[in-house]
Amino acid sequence: MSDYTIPTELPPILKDLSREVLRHQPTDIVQFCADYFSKLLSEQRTVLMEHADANTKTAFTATGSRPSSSAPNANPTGPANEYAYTTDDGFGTEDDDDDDEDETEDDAPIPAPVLNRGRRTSVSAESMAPTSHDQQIEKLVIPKTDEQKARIQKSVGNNFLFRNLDEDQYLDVVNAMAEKRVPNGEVVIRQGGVGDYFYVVETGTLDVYVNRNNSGDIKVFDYGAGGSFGELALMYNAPRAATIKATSDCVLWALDRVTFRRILMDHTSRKRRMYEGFLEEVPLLSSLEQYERHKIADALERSPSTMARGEADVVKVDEHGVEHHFRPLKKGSYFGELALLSDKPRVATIRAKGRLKCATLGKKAFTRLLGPLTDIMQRNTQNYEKYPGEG
Ligand SMILES: Nc1ncnc2c1ncn2[C@@H]1O[C@@H]2COP(=O)(O)O[C@H]2[C@H]1O
Repeated sequence: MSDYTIPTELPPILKDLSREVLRHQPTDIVQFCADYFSKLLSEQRTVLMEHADANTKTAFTATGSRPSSSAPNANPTGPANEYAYTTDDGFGTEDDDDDDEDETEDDAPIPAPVLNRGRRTSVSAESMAPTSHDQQIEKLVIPKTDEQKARIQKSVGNNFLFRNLDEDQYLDVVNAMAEKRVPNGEVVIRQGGVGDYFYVVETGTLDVYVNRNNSGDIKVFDYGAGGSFGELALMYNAPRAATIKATSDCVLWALDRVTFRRILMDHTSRKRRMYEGFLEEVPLLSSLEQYERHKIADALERSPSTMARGEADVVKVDEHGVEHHFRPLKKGSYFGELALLSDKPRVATIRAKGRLKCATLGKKAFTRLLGPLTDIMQRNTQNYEKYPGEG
C-alpha cells in the first residue's frame, strides 16, 4: 500500500462533494454524485477549452492530452463504444430461453451502442452494471390512489419493456412512478442533459428531435399513449441523446433512475443486445438507425417472422388444390408482411424445413416501427414469384 499515494486533489474534491450531499440530502446519492461530477467536469472542460482557444487553438496541454469526449455536454448526441454482436445462427439468448447452444452473454459490462454513426462519447464504469442489490436499496414508494394505479397499468400494459416483470417488480415500478403533467410545447428532455428519469406516456403526444453535428434539430420520431423514452441516458450514464418536446398536453409517468436500473434495464439491454447482430443482417432493416433497430428488438417476440436460422418453404395452393413451391426463405428473410400491409388473408403457407428460428413482430409494433419501410416492402412484393396462371 505504501507504493500508492493519494493524489493531492482528491481529498478536497471528496470533501466538497460530501458537503453538497449533506446540504441537499438527495434520495438518489449515485445520481446526485453523477450530476455533481458531470457539472464539475463540464466546468473544468470549459475552462480548459477557453484556455486552449486563447493559446492559438492548439491541442489541450493543461492535462497533457486532449480532453476525452466524455464531457457531459461535449458530445450530446452519442453514447459510445461501438459493439457488434453476431452469431452464425441468428440471435442469442434471453434468460428464459430454453436453448443454451446460443449462449452469447457474459457478465462483462455492456458497452453502449453507437447511436449516431461516427460519433462517440465515453461511458462511465457504472454504465451497464445493473443496480441489482435489492436488499440494500431503499425502495421508492410514492403513495397512489387506486385510480392512479389503474392508469399506470393501462399505460404500461402495451409497453414491451414491462412485459416480463414479475409481480414484485411490477409493484416496485408502480410504487416508484411519479405522475407528471406536461403542457403542450414543454421540453421534457433536452439533448445533452443529464439522465434522471425514464418516462411512460399515459396520454398526449411528444416529438423527438436529434441534433447531429450541430446541424439543427431534426425530428426523428414521435410518441403517443403507451410509448416510453429516456432509457438510454440511464442505461449508459450518457448524456441525453435526443430532445423530447410535448406536442399536446401530456400525462407522463416518470420512473427514477435507480428503480429503472434495478428492474427494467437488465432485460432491456439483454434483449437489444441479443437481437442486435441479427437485425443488422436483415437487409430490409439495414437502412434504419441503430436506435430504430433497438426499438424493434424491444418489440420482438421469440417464436415462429424474420428468420434467424434455418430454411422455410413457401407454398401456395391453387384453386385445384395443387401445391406450388417457391424459392425457400433463408436467414435474414422476412415474411408475413403482405397480410399486414393489405389487411387481407395470408396468401401463402410458410413451412419450416427442419429446425427454424424466427423472431416475430406483432401487428401494432409492425405498423408503428416499420412504418418507414412500408414503401420498400410494397416495392419488394413486385419481385415475388407467381405460379403459372396466378393472378
Ligand atoms: N433516434 C433516436 N436516437 C436517440 N434517442 C432516441 C431516438 N428516438 C427516440 N429516442 C429517445 O429519446 C431519449 C432521450 O433521452 P435518452 O438519451 O435517455 O433516451 C432517448 C430515447 O429514449
